[in-house]
Amino acid sequence: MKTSDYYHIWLVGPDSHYITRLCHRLSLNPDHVVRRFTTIALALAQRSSVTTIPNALILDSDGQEGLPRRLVRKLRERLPAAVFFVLADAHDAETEADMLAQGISQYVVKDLQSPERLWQALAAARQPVAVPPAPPVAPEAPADMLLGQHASMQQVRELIKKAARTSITVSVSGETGTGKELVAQAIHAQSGRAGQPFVALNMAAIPRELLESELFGHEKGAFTGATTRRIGRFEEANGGTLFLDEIADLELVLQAKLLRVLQERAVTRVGGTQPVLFDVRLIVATHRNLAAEVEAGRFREDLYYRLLGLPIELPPLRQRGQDILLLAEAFVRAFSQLNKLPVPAFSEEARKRLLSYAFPGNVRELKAVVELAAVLADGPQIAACDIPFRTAPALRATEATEAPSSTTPVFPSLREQTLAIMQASLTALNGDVVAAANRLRVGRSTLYRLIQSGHLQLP
Ligand SMILES: Nc1ncnc2c1ncn2[C@@H]1O[C@H](COP(=O)(O)OP(=O)(O)OP(=O)(O)O)[C@@H](O)[C@H]1O
Repeated sequence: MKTSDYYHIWLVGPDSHYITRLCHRLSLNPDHVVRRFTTIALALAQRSSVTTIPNALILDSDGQEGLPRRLVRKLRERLPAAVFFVLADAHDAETEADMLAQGISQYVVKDLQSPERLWQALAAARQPVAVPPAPPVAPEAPADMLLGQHASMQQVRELIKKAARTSITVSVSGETGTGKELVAQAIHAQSGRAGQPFVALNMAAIPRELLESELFGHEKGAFTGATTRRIGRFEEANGGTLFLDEIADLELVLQAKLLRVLQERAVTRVGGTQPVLFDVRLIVATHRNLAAEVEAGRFREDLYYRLLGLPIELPPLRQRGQDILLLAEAFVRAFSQLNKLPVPAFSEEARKRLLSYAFPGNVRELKAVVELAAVLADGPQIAACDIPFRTAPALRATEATEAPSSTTPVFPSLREQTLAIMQASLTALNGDVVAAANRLRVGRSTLYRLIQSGHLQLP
């Protein structure tokens, strides 16, 4: 089976239990190649090539900033041949009519049966489709999305530029949420491979028994359930860039296989005998210290040197000085504009509060915190009390510049912080779950589930 014989499905929607379940359900058909994008912008940034044009597109309206018509139209124009489904939390006749007018094939309300309905709708829609060449796409500029004026970020930008000139392997390190994937996207976008696929795979997110076939593909009959041949991510990324996130989580057996694949520049699918040559730029990332992993015997030294290539280290946000404010303002501006709200300013106290916090979740956490602050603010200014850190500033700025060690205070986990943000929102909105879900851009069922399980309380 050639790549074009597979049925390519793009699933666009924020990480949620529903999307994970749907992705799993659709992947059970071995002819399906399902790719996930968390936002429409990322799907649009994926410049199409013959191998990556989807036959079907499923867009979850949850978390898409109110389903901006412009972006939906752009997607529709970009992918005229794709069957296009829009998922919604609840039925809204006006939105449905609007979506259908824009050429959406079906508007599907998410419930327990909807994955099955989608499966059947896809089966019905599925027929050999003549894939037209993709129209030229205005390149997104992820390099511009990498904000920051701190000297360390200027250096990162220089390294991105240098990395983009050749196909050297790049290893990106940095704590969680520091922007490692954004750096990988920027290198891809600035490189000569920009018109080709950018394929990302998180080693920690795939069950270990599936990872080998996910990376290298499998032949028909390779294992129970492998009823047809399926290509892996190396082949999918052919001509483009493969981003392997959390590389330190790769178990030793697969490390050995990856090393061989990189040395031979060819993959052999699971259960296969014929090596398939590939041309891929590899970018790897980890939040761990890979050298220490080698030292501890958990990571192969030979693979470490093979992957090191051009190392790019992203500093934690707490070491980027005034960039915290620059990013906070940019995120609040973008969030307010998307929601058609006046852009609030940060009060002096709010700025101090931001600068004195350690941001264990780095830029990702800052973005979530300031977007919620914009929601909670009364009037044109964000006050210090609108900034919902769960704990008192965990580190003072002076302490925060020290490298984290086993003696640094224990930070609340990202989950704890997410719950804290949800709780603050519920409280501020007097327990109005629907309004809180809309503002937080999470499914209301998520909030109800957390309330039921006692993780969140109604005021
Ligand atoms: N310098 C930056 N400018 C603007 N946005 C940024 C920057 N760095 C990170 N972000 C945003 O922060 C979020 C987290 O970034 P990203 O996913 O690239 O981090 P990561 O280091 O790969 O995270 P993880 O370790 O969890 O995989 C994303 O929404 C990203 O767009």
